[in-house]
Amino acid sequence: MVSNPLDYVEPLGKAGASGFTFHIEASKDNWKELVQLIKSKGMTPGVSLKPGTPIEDLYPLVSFSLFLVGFFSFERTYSISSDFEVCVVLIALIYVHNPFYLTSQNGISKILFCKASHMICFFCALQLEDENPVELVLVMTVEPGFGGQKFMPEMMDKVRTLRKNYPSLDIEVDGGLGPSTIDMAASAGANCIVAGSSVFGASDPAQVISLLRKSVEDSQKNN
Ligand SMILES: O=C(CO)[C@@H](O)[C@H](O)COP(=O)(O)O
Repeated sequence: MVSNPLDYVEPLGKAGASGFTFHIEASKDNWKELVQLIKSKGMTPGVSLKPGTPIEDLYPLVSFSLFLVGFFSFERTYSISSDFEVCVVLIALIYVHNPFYLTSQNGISKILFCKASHMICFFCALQLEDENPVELVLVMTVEPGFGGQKFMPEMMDKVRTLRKNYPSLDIEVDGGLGPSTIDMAASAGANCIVAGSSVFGASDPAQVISLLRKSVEDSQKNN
């Protein structure tokens, strides 16, 4: 974790990095600028959160797919059709998904423009989807700092919630991952695994990596 991620985007981009993950705790005030810069340097942005940080803090940064799924299933189930009904449902779903949009100038203008034929709603949703800033969330399963710490199983609630709400999001876990903990992370929905000690301290690192990979693949098949 670094406290000034903005300073590292340019050098890492120049060095050839394909992705750049920053901590939300260090970027609360400038994450939009950071994401734009990361993208402009050809890297994929990701956001990380420490064990004590609630996942609600990163909702403004993740995909709008929950909103899309929610809106269209509600629309089908309750046969909503009038402009007014569509607007109410749209605003409610946006509020549930991400209250940030209702308080930001940007969000309000989008909702006002969403004057409610289904086509326009769909267009707005696509616009919002366009703003989808990050495609990867890193859930820290230890306090950032050093390798060899104990995996925190209680972080799996965050992984489960994210996976339920964002089926196609890359969810990474980092800290204390190895043969004895991988099944917890994989079954909760993590699909990117960072492992230090368990791999580098093993007599056969390749075997450990295969085992970690297999656990993730098996969980994906079962879900
Ligand atoms: O950087 C960090 C923690 O700050 C992690 O990436 C750990 O280094 C992972 O190591 P293990 O927990 O797998 O040993």
